[in-house]
Amino acid sequence: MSAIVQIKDVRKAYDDGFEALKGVNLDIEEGEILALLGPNGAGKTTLISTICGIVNPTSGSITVGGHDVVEGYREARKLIGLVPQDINLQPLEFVMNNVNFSRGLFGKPRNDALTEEVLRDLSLWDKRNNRINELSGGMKRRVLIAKALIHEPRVLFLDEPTAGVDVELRKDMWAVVERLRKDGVTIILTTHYIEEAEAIADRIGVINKGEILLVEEKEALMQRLGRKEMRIELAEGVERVPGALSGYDLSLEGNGHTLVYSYDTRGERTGITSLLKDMQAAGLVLRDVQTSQSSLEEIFVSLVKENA
Ligand SMILES: Nc1ncnc2c1ncn2[C@@H]1O[C@H](COP(=O)(O)OP(=O)(O)OP(=O)(O)O)[C@@H](O)[C@H]1O
Repeated sequence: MSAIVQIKDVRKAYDDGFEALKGVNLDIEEGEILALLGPNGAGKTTLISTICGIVNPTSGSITVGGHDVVEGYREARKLIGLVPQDINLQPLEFVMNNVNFSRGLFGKPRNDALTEEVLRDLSLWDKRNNRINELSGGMKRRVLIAKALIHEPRVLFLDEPTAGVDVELRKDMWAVVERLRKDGVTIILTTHYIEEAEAIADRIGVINKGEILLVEEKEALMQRLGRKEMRIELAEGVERVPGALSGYDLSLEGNGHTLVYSYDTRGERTGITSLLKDMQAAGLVLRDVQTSQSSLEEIFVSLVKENA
């Protein structure tokens, strides 16, 4: 199967000389859902903008459905739906007109049945005759999604789709994504939320400082990201981890007063129950317990270090 999006050695230097993309290579397969994770300023929006033909790469090439995004802009752009991070809507336009207009931009005739389906899926049908400036922030975001879908794109880009949106919109959005997935639409989303990537992505790409650090099947990556730590404060300190507990991934901190247990949240069992039992049998008395999960930021730091 050939990739629907092919990115070859793409670099982007902005006018001020800042290099936001430093040689990105990436193939995106038709029908897959790829989540791009990266800290602020990593280059996610720049990468999406180059694929969508909004920003021209300084060098390298990108094709979508075999069309070069610069030379064959119109053909490539027809295949793409983009839900941008910023809300850029005409305040006085009516919702339905505005959505239909977006379809017209791609030379496609109006399709009332599709418009109704898209607006209903996004809970916007009741608002179809309202002006944009009469909508809440979340509803405006829904309109952006409707506008991106109305010309039936084969590749959909969602740039931080759920940053600051409520639970309802999040649920609606996942339902829409699920339906699009069934229709074979390729979806690329950027996000800061691991749970979001975990919920829907097939593959995860990590980008940092303009470079793709890795692209990996979600399952494999989540095994690594899913680690959690339990810190067990002991009533009385110990000099070393007792031999009876050597089967656990334990380390000792705080002058022997804190046992740190690392475990995999995705494993069938965390091992916590048996650890606590074995601790008791070994005569250890606990005073307090805390758990924490490595944040995405921490994961990036470790990935960046690994790649250094
Ligand atoms: N028009 C521009 N001119 C100069 N520099 C820019 C421009 N647009 C973006 N940049 C810089 O390029 C880098 C990447 O920005 P980009 O918006 O692609 O990051 P991002 O990964 O999407 O970040 P965020 O998660 O904060 O949205 C940043 O350092 C940013 O300041």
